[in-house]
Amino acid sequence: MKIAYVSYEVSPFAKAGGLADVAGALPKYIKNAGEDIYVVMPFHKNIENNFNTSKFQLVKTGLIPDSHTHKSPFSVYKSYLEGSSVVIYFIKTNTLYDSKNIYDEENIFLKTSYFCDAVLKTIKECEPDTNVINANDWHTSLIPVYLKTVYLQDNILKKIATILTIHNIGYQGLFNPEVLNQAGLPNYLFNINALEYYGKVNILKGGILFSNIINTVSPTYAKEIQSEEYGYGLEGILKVRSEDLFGVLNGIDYSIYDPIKDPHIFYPIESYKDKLKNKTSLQEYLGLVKDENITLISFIGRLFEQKGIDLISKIIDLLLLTDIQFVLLGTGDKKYEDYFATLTKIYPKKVSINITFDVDLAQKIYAGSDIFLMPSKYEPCGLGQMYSMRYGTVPVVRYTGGLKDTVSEYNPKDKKGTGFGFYEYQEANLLYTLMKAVYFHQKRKDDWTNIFENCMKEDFSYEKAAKKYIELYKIAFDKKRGY
Ligand SMILES: Nc1ncnc2c1ncn2[C@@H]1O[C@H](COP(=O)(O)OP(=O)(O)O[C@H]2O[C@H](CO)[C@@H](O)[C@H](O)[C@H]2O)[C@@H](O)[C@H]1O
Repeated sequence: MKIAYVSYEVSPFAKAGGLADVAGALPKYIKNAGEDIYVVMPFHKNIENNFNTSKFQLVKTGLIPDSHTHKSPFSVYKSYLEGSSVVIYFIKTNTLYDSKNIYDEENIFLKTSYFCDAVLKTIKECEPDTNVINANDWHTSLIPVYLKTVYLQDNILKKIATILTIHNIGYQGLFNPEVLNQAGLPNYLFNINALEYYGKVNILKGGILFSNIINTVSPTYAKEIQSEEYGYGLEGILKVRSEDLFGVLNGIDYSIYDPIKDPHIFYPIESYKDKLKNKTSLQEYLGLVKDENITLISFIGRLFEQKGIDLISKIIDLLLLTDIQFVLLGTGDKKYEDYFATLTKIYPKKVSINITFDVDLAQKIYAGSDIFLMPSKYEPCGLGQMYSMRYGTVPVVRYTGGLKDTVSEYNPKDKKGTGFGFYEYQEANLLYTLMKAVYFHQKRKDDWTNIFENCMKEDFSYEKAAKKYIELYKIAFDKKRGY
């Protein structure tokens, strides 16, 4: 089978969040498991600024998408995913993909729809024996829509099966109906049984309805999104498609997130002692009081309510009355960026607020913290808690989505469990759970080293996920052929 893995962001070339990590890792493990897979992404301007693109090979030039009304030509460049033989194609046009923030809202429909049609043209020109396309999130959700409408009779494209992976249902791509014409798609799609959604066009809805199968990034989230609380309005159609909806837990790339070899962290971590060396180095690096007994609590992520940042903002002053330090790395909602920035002035030696995107610092924080905080309102999978555990940092989470599937409550009786968590989305629950974790860290050292060891023993490698994706590709392929 030949698979095209299509993503708007792929690490390390362009990363805004967790999707990039998955797109930069999963295909490598699928290839290692014996399947033929390549990746396609836009040639974002940032890539030119940050990578030596003169080594990319120009494969095709002067191509024009067949259906889209934006008739600007594009070129296809080829390179490889980091440390692998997995081919990645970059779609480059001089008229698009030049914003600093790749998800900048200006012209986002034009950019994403053009990309979807250009991917299909690229497949026809460069990889005509492709069997399955794995689209990801709303930005690539028009691919199955194009295939089941304008390319239904295309000799090459008509045989391709599709799977849509939902990494976050909170983002759906809502636009005015006129965009269908712009994309070169038929107007009849503006229909409640297709892309119409309360007077708008909903791109993710199209992806869900027109793909052969759908999956999301944890088994719990696959169930949750069929409920009103988590479905963001799409629970109804997901229920209709529940037989074709699967949940596959993400992994993490063990070749990059390696506590022994990671070049970003201060010391390799093999024992709890090594962990403490990373902690005190991090304290020094961030200008905090250097003391291994103070509990260092960290948060890394997008500063949006999905991540529970409102709950954290409600309890942080109380928490800071205790013997803890708080480190935050993130960007997002200006309201929260400003709020957390004020804490630095009030508690200069106790908090370190970093409103920036910094992969190197993220690694140092994962390795140097005692507790990693992830009290998400919803969490499709979550990677931060898995990275933390890999470096022996204990997660404190809300048990939802992938957090529920990856963190287990520590039980001092049988010494099992990897963290602490709560269910109801309330600040009192977060504060209580955090205080419990701080208590264990400060007063029950033996238990704490047990949790540290339990975390480090967890297996979140991608091999398991890769096998499951291959099974899904086969299911999609069989469905397409009518089996
Ligand atoms: N300021 C910053 N500086 C440096 N690095 C930063 C950073 N802010 C975030 N990151 C990094 O971005 C990634 C975030 O991944 P997550 O899975 O936790 O969340 P995200 O919501 O983006 O992903 C969505 O897709 C993924 C992948 O499927 C799902 O796990 C998740 O639940 C879903 O919401 C991590 O690698 C983190 O270290």
